[in-house]
Amino acid sequence: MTSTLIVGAGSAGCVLAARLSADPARSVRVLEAGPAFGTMAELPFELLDPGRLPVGPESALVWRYAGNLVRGKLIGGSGAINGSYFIRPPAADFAAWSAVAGPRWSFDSVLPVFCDLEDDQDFGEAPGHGIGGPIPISRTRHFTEFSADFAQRCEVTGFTEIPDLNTPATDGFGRVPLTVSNGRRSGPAVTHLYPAMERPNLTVTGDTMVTRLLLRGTRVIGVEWVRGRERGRTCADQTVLCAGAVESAALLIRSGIGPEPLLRSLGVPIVRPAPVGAWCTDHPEIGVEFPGGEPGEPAVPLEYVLHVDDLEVRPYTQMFTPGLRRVGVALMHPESTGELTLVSTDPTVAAHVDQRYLHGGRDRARLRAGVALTAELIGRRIGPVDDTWLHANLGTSQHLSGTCRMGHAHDERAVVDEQGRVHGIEALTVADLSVVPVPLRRGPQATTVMLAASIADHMVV
Ligand SMILES: Cc1cc2nc3c(=O)[nH]c(=O)nc-3n(C[C@H](O)[C@H](O)[C@H](O)COP(=O)(O)OP(=O)(O)OC[C@H]3O[C@@H](n4cnc5c(N)ncnc54)[C@H](O)[C@@H]3O)c2cc1C
Repeated sequence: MTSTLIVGAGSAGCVLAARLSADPARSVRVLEAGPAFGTMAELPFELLDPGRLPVGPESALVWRYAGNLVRGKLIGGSGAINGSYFIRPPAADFAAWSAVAGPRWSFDSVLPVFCDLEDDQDFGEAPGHGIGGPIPISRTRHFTEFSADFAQRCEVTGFTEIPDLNTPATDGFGRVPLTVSNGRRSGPAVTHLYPAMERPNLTVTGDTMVTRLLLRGTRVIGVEWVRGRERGRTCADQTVLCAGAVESAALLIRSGIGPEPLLRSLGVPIVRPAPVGAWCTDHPEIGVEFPGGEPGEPAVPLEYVLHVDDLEVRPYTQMFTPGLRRVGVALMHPESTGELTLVSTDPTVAAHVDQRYLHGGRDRARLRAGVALTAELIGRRIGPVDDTWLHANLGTSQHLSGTCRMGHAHDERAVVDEQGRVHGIEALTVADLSVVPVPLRRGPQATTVMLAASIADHMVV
């Protein structure tokens, strides 16, 4: 029996574990650093309520990094705590992806995978959509006053309403596609992992943090982990990292797979030089806040969005600062790239992500244009929007990706090949958002799930 060890039961890990364990000839073991809540009934209520983002300072369910970057630390990972916004990127992003990683990542190749995953309750019967898949997709019908007002202002300003934001991308505003069903957040643990949990060939263990890969030469034979005061090792024929864009990269570096100067400075023996963490990307977001009353009881944090070229304008239904409403302006195709490094080999010391959001002059100009557009939409003066103002109002969309980029062996930026296998290392795959080699023009949740499903299907063959 082939044994596969998956590190991390997040968005990608849940999908991968469910797909691989469908083959009874494969034993699948998942190690998750956060709580695994053995059954769906044990999930805390706040995790199923899509109107809440359980990521505040009091939350024990997240990894925290500098710059307010957080990731989910529980079964379902970031997909269990996120905004439920589930949208595909435009075909142009897959053209760029397939240009560096081959035709299996072209839009025509990935569209059937997206469709098979979907159960789109509004457009499922339409061409290029899916119905009957495991992931329910719907759009809000009863809006907060704030969202309705935003939509009206978009229309008055001259933008077109797009009924289905998953059709080929054009500028305009529309209702956000959501992984919400019967008022319940339906993340990847709910749609994929829990339904597979009864299988005898699948084991999911929570509260277990993998600290390092075990290698024999350049072959990965398993991992080392800590669970409370216990330490242990688990061996497997194949290991798949689904620890997310920060922790998958950190694990590789701690195991001797990373940039040579960094490994030397950390005193880590070099197994394989690789550009891990060197070219990451995110969607920088400016938060424009202004006085406003409570929006009421929102069903989800975001009901409408406006897309204009490479900008996404987000009228949040939630208050982040008491007494202030917020519209986010995110740059969805930045030219700036960031860098992830470690300052210590101690796995409890957080990795450092230098986002370098405003390094590119074009990125600064686009964000300024986005703020000017938002000012027009909300009918307020903002600024002056100089670099100091941009920095003061800048944050992350929580969409970090590309720390272990996919590409051909001769590509100086590539860490993994077109199937997620780490170049120069045997029996090791990375199958989460860290491998996406290009900035995506939309939120990454749908792409992460599609990516994990594609890689799993290839491993099964
Ligand atoms: C607050 C928030 C809101 C977001 N909202 C949206 C949205 O509305 N729409 C959208 O498209 N995207 C959204 N995103 C982004 C999206 O959720 C993530 O990009 C996506 O979930 C990434 O999936 P992943 O599998 O790569 O990583 P994750 O889902 O983060 O999974 C990684 C898993 O690995 C575990 N892990 C990490 N290290 C170890 C280790 N050493 N040992 C064992 N386990 C480990 C983690 O605990 C976690 O469970 C949001 C993200 C956040 C944080």
